[in-house]
Amino acid sequence: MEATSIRATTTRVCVTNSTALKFKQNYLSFRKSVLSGSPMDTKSISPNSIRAQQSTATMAETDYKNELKIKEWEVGKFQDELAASQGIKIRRRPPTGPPLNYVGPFEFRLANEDDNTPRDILEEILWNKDKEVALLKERMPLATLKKELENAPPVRDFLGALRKSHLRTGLPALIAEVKKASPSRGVLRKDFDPVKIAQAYEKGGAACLSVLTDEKYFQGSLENLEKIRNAGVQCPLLCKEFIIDAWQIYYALTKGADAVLLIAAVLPDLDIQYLTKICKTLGLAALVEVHDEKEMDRVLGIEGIELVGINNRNLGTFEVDISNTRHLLEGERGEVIHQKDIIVVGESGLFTPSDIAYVQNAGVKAVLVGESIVKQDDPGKGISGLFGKDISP
Ligand SMILES: O=P(O)(O)OC[C@@H](O)[C@@H](O)c1c[nH]c2ccccc12
Repeated sequence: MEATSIRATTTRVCVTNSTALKFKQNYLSFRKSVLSGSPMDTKSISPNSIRAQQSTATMAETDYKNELKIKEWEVGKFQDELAASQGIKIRRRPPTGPPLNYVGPFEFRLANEDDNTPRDILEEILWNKDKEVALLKERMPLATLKKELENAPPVRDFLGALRKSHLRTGLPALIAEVKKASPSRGVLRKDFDPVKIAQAYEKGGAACLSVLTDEKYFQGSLENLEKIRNAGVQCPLLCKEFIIDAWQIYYALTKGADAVLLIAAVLPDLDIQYLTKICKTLGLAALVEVHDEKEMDRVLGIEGIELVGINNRNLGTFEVDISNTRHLLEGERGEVIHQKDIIVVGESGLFTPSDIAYVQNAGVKAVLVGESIVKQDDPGKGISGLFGKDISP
């Protein structure tokens, strides 16, 4: 509440600042005259007054740019507030503090040094991702990317593959993860050959595959996903990425993804809504990941969600607890999920047949497993070990 009223004051200060307005008007008429090619009445003006007008115009332009900076900062602040109101602790980018010439309330003018350190690993990953995506977008704007879509391989039915496998085996369908390393576990497999691992998973009975594509923290890549797709692996592929921008979805599609991950701890409701809509129009499945009750309730309140992942690992602290899956499916939440016919995926920390039985009893129809199978000499045999029996087709 307090933050909102502070904002209201802030906006008022900016809007009623008459000097800024005057400069803006000056700037606009300056720009208009330049654009129309007939700058002011130059015949009757002495060189001195032309110089004076030019310097006023330059000042106006600078001031207008500053004003835009302030607005940009305000929008960022507002986005963080909106996310926080939905319980999202993650800030999308490091707080820059207001521009130097900001005239708003005192408390906003104090830049806090500590604020520029990420609060946990998830926040660090996101700040990094923000820069990474900005660079990629510069190199390949959306318009160019959309042209590339014409050559993208056809999207395959991720949800259908999960349903079919569950029907076939009577066990949760397996989304097997091609994962080289993670910030919590370090390198899981030194002799990492993504295509070989993917083929072994497929042979071992996986319904779908998840390919980690983050480079910096998971040593993955979209090229791995592309290679797996081009090698003729039939299992639909989930692009396991920290998605913060629609651009990444289009990009994943050009590389052969059939599904993408959307993390509720990172994305406000409107973003989830918007990004799932984009997925639908492109024919991609969206796996929306939650970790706690609040995130689950938010996601259940959004129309059109078909696939929800419950992560047993807290991405900020790395703590793993598989009873989280049971906990989030108890009572009313479980009923809503059933009514909406949502497929739930139990994610992370699953190692044994009894772990699989535990999450199946809790109500999941699919599981997402990385470490326990990727570490085995033969990851395909790792699948039989995980389920306690051979589930190959
Ligand atoms: O290796 P595990 O414990 O079996 O976990 C796999 C998968 O659930 C995990 O990699 C994961 C779940 N959600 C994520 C989000 C980003 C990166 C990784 C993940």
